[in-house]
Amino acid sequence: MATLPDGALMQRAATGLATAVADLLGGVYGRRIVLLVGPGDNGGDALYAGGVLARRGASVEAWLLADTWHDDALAALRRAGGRTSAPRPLRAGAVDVVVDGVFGIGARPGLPPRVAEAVIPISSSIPFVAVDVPSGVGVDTGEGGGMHLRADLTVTFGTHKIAHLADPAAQACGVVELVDIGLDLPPAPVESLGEADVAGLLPRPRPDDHKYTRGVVGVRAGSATYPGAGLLAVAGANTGLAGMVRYVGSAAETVKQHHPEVVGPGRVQAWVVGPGTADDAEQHLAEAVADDVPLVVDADALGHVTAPLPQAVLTPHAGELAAMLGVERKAVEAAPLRHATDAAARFGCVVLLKGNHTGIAGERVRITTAGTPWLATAGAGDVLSGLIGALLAAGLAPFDAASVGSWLHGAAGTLASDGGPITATDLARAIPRVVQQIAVRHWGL
Ligand SMILES: NC(=O)C1=CN([C@@H]2O[C@H](COP(=O)(O)OP(=O)(O)OC[C@H]3O[C@@H](n4cnc5c(N)ncnc54)[C@H](O)[C@@H]3O)[C@@H](O)[C@H]2O)[C@@H](O)CC1
Ligand SMILES: Nc1ncnc2c1ncn2[C@@H]1O[C@H](COP(=O)(O)OP(=O)(O)O)[C@@H](O)[C@H]1O
Repeated sequence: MATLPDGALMQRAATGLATAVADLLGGVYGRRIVLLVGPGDNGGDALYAGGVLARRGASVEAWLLADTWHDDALAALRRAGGRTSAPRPLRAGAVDVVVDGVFGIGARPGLPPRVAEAVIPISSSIPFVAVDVPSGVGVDTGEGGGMHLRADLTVTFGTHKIAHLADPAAQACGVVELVDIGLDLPPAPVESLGEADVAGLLPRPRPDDHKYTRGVVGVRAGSATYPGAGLLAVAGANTGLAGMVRYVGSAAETVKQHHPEVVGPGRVQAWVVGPGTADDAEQHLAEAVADDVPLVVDADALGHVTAPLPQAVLTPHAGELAAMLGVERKAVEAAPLRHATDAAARFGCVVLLKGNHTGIAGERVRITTAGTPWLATAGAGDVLSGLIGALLAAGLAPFDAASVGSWLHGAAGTLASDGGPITATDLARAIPRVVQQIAVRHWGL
């Protein structure tokens, strides 16, 4: 890298950006492109890319939205036939694409008034392409902060940034395209598992295994009010990833009718405690903790966690985490990663905060991007807690069990949905199929 001539990385980034814009537009000649240009390298990338596109016959105008800009890049745009112009309202169809090169990875969250005034009168139906990140989002936190732009496509370089993975910023990025420009990168502060990572972590049955060596998971869930939550937590646990499932609770008869494989109380390697347990939650939690095995704590049991639980995975949604931390739900939703990390430190364990992109805070931070908004359906979280419990029983460490479980859950939701609505029961049924696909693709079975 040190041997690259000055500006070579920027040229590579600009070429990648121009290619992505051309792909989005389905062509370049005659297309009308507006560049929103800020003071730094992000604006430089946009200007150089604009030059590439202008040379291929696009009409490119740059709106200079700061008092300074990248001089060489602007000169390159002008040489290629591009021009500068003053911001103006843009109705639908007035231009083909707007490229957001206002702020990049070094910027603070929020937008100055001059940028906001230029962007507000642009029709929301004009596609936006962001350079590195939509301007204004919290690059290193994923937080929405104040005002920020939204993109249909975000083109980033070298590696994903936290804003591409963590909500709410991730939701402002649209589709994220990664362009390799030959950067020498430090280890990522946040990870996101892919299918191959999950294949490497998932426990595989060995020829000499029997049901007890594969791990027994116990489920304490359901009540007279919510027998269904007990059934669904069992459905997530009873997907073949552990050797056996035990159930303890007041829905035992219903559970046995639906899941004849499931047995009653006894020794377990991991507990799942909480879904639908209502008034029994505190006692169930105390009994599970007394067993001194790893455990998943969900739903009603979360309100009874008062001391650190080092072997636990806590699986709150934003409302439950807000209640645990004594803050407003909106505060958690605006900064999910920060609150999950705070809770992990406070309770001395892994905290998985459910949402569109689920964040897992423990020894490191992982974000699950697998899934579909069709998962926002009653009982989907109950299935997740059972699934993570099975992975704990099968021997995964809490951080891996939470992140692998979350990935499988998202992939099963996507598979079951196939673009349409699903129930939590459909979701649980799809989990073995996702594992089977992984086995075929990655284990050669
Ligand atoms: N079939 C069943 O028997 C089901 C039973 N369930 C049980 O129903 C009980 C109540 O669960 P709830 O999750 O509704 O909790 P609550 O009704 O206690 O909700 C707590 C707070 O969180 C907010 N909130 C609810 N869902 C949220 C979400 N997904 N994201 C962000 N904020 C959210 C609510 O506005 C509320 O302020 C639990 O015992 C749960 O396990 C649910 O799991 C759904 C299915
Ligand atoms: N908009 C969304 N996009 C993707 N996944 C979602 C979305 N909303 C919720 N989910 C997922 O669905 C599940 C819902 O769990 P939870 O809120 O506990 O519901 P319940 O208590 O009804 O089971 C979680 O795994 C969460 O990550």
